[in-house]
Amino acid sequence: MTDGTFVSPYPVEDPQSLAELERAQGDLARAVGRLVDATVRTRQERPVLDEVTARVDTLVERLLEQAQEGPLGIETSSDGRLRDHANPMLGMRNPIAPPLVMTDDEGGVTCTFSLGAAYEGPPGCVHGGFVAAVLDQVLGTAAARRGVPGLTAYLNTTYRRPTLLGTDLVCRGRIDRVDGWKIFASGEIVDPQGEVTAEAEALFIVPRWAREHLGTPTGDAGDFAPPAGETGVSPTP
Ligand SMILES: CCCCCCCCCCCC(=O)SCCNC(=O)CCNC(=O)[C@H](O)C(C)(C)COP(=O)(O)OP(=O)(O)OC[C@H]1O[C@@H](n2cnc3c(N)ncnc32)[C@H](O)[C@@H]1OP(=O)(O)O
Repeated sequence: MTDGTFVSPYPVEDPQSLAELERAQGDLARAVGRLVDATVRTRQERPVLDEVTARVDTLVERLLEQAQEGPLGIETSSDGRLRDHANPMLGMRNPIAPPLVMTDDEGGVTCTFSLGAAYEGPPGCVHGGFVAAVLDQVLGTAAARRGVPGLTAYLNTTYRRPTLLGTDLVCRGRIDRVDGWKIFASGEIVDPQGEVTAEAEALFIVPRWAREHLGTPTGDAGDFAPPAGETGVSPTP
């Protein structure tokens, strides 16, 4: 969804304990992210691969001793803001999240990022699906920063040149136009030479179920006046 753009309507009982848990969850995700990268790149032989596989299987069982049945949805973080920790682009708990870290700028957001071997499409290049996913997330975050958390209705991506793995890339997203619950956004990914590798135009729409639950946007910070009788945002449709 967003990287903490929205204030949660639910109070946090023990923010300090939750912050410590979040730190541990983030550490695990980073460690597993290194495991994913190492799994892709290792040239170890069969005995070592068999040994590591057995150890990973044991660790998986340990984690699943206490695990949620289904997906995480949207949760309240220790800082009292809503986050989707499983988001594959920026989720703190997701090992494959690059992660994308957004900075506000005039009219939108900017994100610097770099993708490694696990994201390879054409040799040495970022897979086109991940290029689109980065644009989707950055443009979607720009829309959310406007105070309106929309779902992608369309994302028209143009691939201008290869987006290289292992390079420092910048993705910018901005709002071009807002029409009621529809937010039109555009953005691009730029390589270290300043060349645009891919660009996109997107429409984000606040879905009907969210319009009812969110109530009325009260400002650009993503604060909402809930409708009468509502206590907050439903985590799932
Ligand atoms: C707490 C929040 C969490 C929010 C959580 C945010 C998570 C963001 C995650 C990153 C982004 C994603 O990956 S999002 C995941 C990928 N996207 C999705 O799964 C979306 C799937 N599609 C949908 O759910 C739906 O089609 C919506 C929400 C896009 C629209 O449905 P709706 O809510 O019923 O809206 P509806 O009344 O039909 O349409 C509203 C207006 O938009 C127009 N419209 C509808 N679709 C289109 C379209 N494709 N192209 C042009 N225009 C369109 C209609 O003509 C209408 O215009 P008018 O008559 O008013 O003029």
